[in-house]
Order: sequence, then structure tokens, then C-alpha cells
Amino acid sequence: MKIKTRDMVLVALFAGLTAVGAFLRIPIGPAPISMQNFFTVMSGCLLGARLGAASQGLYVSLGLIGVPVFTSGGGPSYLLNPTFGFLVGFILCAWIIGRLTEGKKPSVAGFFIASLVGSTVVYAIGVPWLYVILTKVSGVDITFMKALKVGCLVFIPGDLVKVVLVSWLSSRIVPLVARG
Ligand SMILES: O=C(O)CCCC[C@@H]1SC[C@@H]2NC(=O)N[C@@H]21
Repeated sequence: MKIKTRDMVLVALFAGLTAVGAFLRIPIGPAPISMQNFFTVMSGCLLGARLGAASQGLYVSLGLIGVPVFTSGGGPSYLLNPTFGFLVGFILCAWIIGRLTEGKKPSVAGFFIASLVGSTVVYAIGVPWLYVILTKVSGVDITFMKALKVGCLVFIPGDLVKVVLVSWLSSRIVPLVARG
């Protein structure tokens, strides 16, 4: 399989942008508000399933080998960080958004619905991971409902704004560039 230079550049670009997103954060609890998922969702919308997921896979791999691109650093021990589930979710999120939008007419509504589905997957992996690591590894005494609150509910307003913005931007950018 031949990999195009353009594709490699786009994958590296979105891995880099997601890393920048980790620096744009507000610490509020076990998981911070961050701009990572803004770029995750955008990678799925703009690059499609294969390249979007590759960009997020590259991002997570760089963090795991020790490049401090996550909100609390990096390294293999991040597997036991309460927020690692969100990072796993990023890969699947980009892939799902790409699959749901590829070959379709680019519309704000189409990108919005796909981005909501993808973002739900980030929470579906992120919240149980957060709960298990906090309770079983860190010994924190919290209920699953509390984990749902600090790992999902607090982020919904901000993440909705991100998703609306990405959907609008993508509906304007995709017609100008062919997706790989
Ligand atoms: O440790 C990391 O680098 C991952 C942080 C994940 C933050 C999640 S992504 C979904 C939700 N929305 C936010 O703004 N923050 C959390």
C-alpha cells in the first residue's frame, strides 16, 4: 500500500493540533476541559475515517512513548491515568465521524449528527475508564453517578459549542478540498 505525502502531512498536522489542544485546557476535576476533542472531531470531519483515526492513533502513540502531549504529560504509565479512556475514545471518534460523513453531501447537520455520535463514544469509553481507575487504582471513593457527572455532564455545554463550530467549519472546508 502506497502512502501519499499529502496524507502523511495531514495525519501529522492533526496529531499536532490535538497535542496543541491539550495545552489549551482548564483544570476542573479529574478530567480537564480541553480543546483536544475539538481537533479530534475535526480530524474525522475533514480527513475521513482512515486518516482521521490515523491522526488520533499517532497522537496517542506519541503520548504513550513519552512525548508530553497529553493534558498531564505522557508515558506508558498514562494507561493508568483516569483520563486515558478519553484518549482511546478519540481514535474511535474520528473513525466513526469519518465513516458517517464519507461520500455524503457536506452539510452542517450531517457533520453535527456524526460529531455527536463520535463524541458520545469518547464518553462511553472515557467515563467507565475514569470510574475504574479512580476507584480501583487511586482508591477514590466515588459512585458511578458522580463519575458520570465529573467525566461527562460538566463537559456537555462546552463540547456542544465545539461540535457546532467544527460542523460549521467543516461544511465550508470539505467542499474546497477532496478527502482522502
Ligand atoms: O488527559 C488527557 O490528555 C485527556 C483529557 C480528556 C478531556 C476530555 S475530552 C472530552 C471532555 N471534554 C473536555 O473538554 N474534556 C473532556
